[in-house]
Amino acid sequence: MTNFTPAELAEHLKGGLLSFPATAFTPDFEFDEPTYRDHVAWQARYDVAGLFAAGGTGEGFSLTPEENARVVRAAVAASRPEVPVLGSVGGWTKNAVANAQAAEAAGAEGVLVMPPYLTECSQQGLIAHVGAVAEATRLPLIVYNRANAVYSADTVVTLADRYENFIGFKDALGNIEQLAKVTAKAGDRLFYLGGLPTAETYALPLLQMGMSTYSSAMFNFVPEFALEFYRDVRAQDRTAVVEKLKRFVLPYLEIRDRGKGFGVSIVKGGLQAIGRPVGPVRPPLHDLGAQDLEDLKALIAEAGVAPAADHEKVLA
Ligand SMILES: O=C([O-])C(=O)C[C@H](O)[C@@H](O)C(=O)[O-]
Repeated sequence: MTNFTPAELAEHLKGGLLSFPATAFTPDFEFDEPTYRDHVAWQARYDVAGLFAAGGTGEGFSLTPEENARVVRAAVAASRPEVPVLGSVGGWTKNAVANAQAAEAAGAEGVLVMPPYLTECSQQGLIAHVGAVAEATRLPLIVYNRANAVYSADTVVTLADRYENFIGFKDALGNIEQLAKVTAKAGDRLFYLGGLPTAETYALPLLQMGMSTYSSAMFNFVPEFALEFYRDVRAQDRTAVVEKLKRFVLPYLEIRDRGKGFGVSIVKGGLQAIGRPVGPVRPPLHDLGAQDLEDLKALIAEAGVAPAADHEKVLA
């Protein structure tokens, strides 16, 4: 039983920042449920509009279908009613359908459709893939425009016309021409969210493209800073946004760009830095090196962005 209709969920999500919690693993890479629940409960205490379990930052691509369902169940149990949980569906169509049905059974309010697998996808194939998920669940769904899943404006409109539970378009390509076409053609029928790596970097310009919100990976470990940043973006306070970009986001990108896949690893590094470790990333990702972690700790301290209650631990 969901609490939100598709339209209500879209309205709710587009009005606030979106959290993509990291998935906790033990040192031998098993799902660490108690630590994950604790992390999700902490994230949900803040004023976020929604929580996407097993997303990209949550290493959903590394989870078995059983683990994916367990992660979503744990997130639903640890969140609060005001912060709806959405699951992530990925891989081949049968797998994506199974993920969606498991998310529904777990009490999620919606799902994010991740790009499928290795091969590139035709528009016809994407319509069939998303259509199969939309028909297999009553949950509202959002498509993730990224990697091998690039949705043309016509495909987006076709899906929106066919499936009432298709509610949102998340973008990680930043192709302005594509976004202009999608947002102009689909209009208010959908809501739009930014999902480029370290989405804060692009948040202000993408607001102009109709993206009222975005997925914040850094919200995992600097939630107060991420929320202030979001408020500045929504207020279109360019001076405040640029100040925050210079103080924290741009130096953070410099550390993130030292390694492939560090967009996820740096989030787990950040959690370690603030004294809330959630374990390692799963291979083929790898964790930050010792120097990277030291530099991140120093940056968090110098920029004054550590969460209030954990400030002393960062400075120690
Ligand atoms: O699935 C995900 O974790 C993402 O959407 C990617 C990140 O959250 C991205 O937006 C970021 O790094 O801020």
